[in-house]
Amino acid sequence: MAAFVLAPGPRPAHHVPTHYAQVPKATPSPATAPSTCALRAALVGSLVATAASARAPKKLKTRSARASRVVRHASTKLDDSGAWSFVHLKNGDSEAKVYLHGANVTSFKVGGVEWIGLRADCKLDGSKANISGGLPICFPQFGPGEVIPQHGFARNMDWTFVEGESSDGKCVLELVDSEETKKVWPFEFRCTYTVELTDGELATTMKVENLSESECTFTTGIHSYFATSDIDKLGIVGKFKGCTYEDRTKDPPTPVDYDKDEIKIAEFRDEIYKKVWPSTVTLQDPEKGDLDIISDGGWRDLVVWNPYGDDKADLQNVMSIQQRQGIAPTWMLHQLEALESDCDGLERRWRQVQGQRKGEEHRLIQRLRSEHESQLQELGRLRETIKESKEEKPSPPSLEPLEQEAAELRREIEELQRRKHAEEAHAEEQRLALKVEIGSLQEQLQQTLSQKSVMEDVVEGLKSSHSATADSSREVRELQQHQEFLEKECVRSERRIIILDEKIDSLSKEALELCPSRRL
Ligand SMILES: O=P(O)(O)OC[C@H]1O[C@@H](O)[C@H](O)[C@@H](O)[C@@H]1O
Repeated sequence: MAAFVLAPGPRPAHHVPTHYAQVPKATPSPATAPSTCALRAALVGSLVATAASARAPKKLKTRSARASRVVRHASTKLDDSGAWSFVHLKNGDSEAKVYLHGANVTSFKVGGVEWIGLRADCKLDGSKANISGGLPICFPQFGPGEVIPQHGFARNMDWTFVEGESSDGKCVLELVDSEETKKVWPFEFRCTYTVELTDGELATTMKVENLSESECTFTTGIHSYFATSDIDKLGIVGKFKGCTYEDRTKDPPTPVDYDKDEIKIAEFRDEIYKKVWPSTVTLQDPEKGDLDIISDGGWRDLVVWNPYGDDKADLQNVMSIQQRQGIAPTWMLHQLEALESDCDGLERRWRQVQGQRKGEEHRLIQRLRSEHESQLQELGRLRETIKESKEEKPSPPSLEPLEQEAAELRREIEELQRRKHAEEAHAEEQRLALKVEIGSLQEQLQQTLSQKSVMEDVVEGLKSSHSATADSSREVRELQQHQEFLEKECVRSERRIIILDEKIDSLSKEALELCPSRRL
């Protein structure tokens, strides 16, 4: 693939026009000027548009016809009343508008007939990054990319109106590198876009100068939108037969040889006709007439893009024929070469790894097979063992530990029973002893009570004889003392009986707890 390369260094604008194939580094940079009428497109070259009114002859704008034309009432005026300024060009009954934003030609009218189309989603109030329609300049990249925006940054930027207002119906716009452009494209450059209106013709010339120290590469295109009266009836005629054609709506867009010299649009189209330019392509509009698009330098491929029936783009009567220099930039090529070389390396490595993998797979399979074999053998052995063990009688479990434990328990129970009996016997003994003691005390009490009664009788007798004799008083006192002594004895005995009763009760309870079945 050839690269579109510009050698470094600024070049004077008056250099000879060159078509934009590969430019050797040492050769002077080209500067182009429209050499004929009609649209002339070239990278570092020119694009000249020729319009024909409905009444004009079908094939028009020959070199001689243009040469004989007289320029009348030409003017170049800046209109900066809106959000985006534009230059209004006038020449005879032709007029054009060139917006500084994107250096975009948004209108080319001949005798009031408009040839340039704007999309329905086009905004001219600064609310969109670029103008959807007109003749947008795609630079420094035509297609989508990861760093540079889709169709490049040139259409999103304000260009400088360098030559100012005049009376020649021509304007020159310029775009140079800035911090912003260098963020996505590292080169210093100057783009000069010249738009010249003659009566019935629009010529645009785009020139790119590389101001960098190093070689720069780029791709570019003019994403031209044309207004038609009826897209279904439009004929696009040119030398297409035999060119390589790619339908980009197909995946993959397989290249084929195109077999006609006419293109009709009746459905969504996104297609490339390779190496059509430089040549002339004519739009044949049954109502408006013919428009010759003449590209005599630099541009290479023709792209037809029309989202037929797409309401959003509303391109029913606006179609895009683009001139592009669709060549991969050299840095991309270098990357591709590097990638291809990486690919070769990777393929070699892949084959090597595949070989290793197969060897390892083979070894692994062998190992797994042998492991499988030994596992099967082991399984067989285990099955045999299980079978054999199922056939054997199970040996009775040993009862010895249980028996020992039971004997121990029995001994403990016997000891407890022995102690219990001893306790019961002791309690019984005590109970009997106490019973005896109580009986004895009761007897003593009875005796004491009867003695007391006797003594009371005596006291009574003595009392009655008290007055009889004084001696008897002493006797009475002694008897009284004895009586008091007996009373005290009585009280002590009673207390003792109470204590013994309580003790008996307590022993009876203890005995009952030790032997509940037995009652005292
Ligand atoms: O809306 P944009 O960025 O101006 O692009 C219009 C169209 O331009 C075409 O060239 C592309 O193939 C389309 O994908 C794209 O939608």
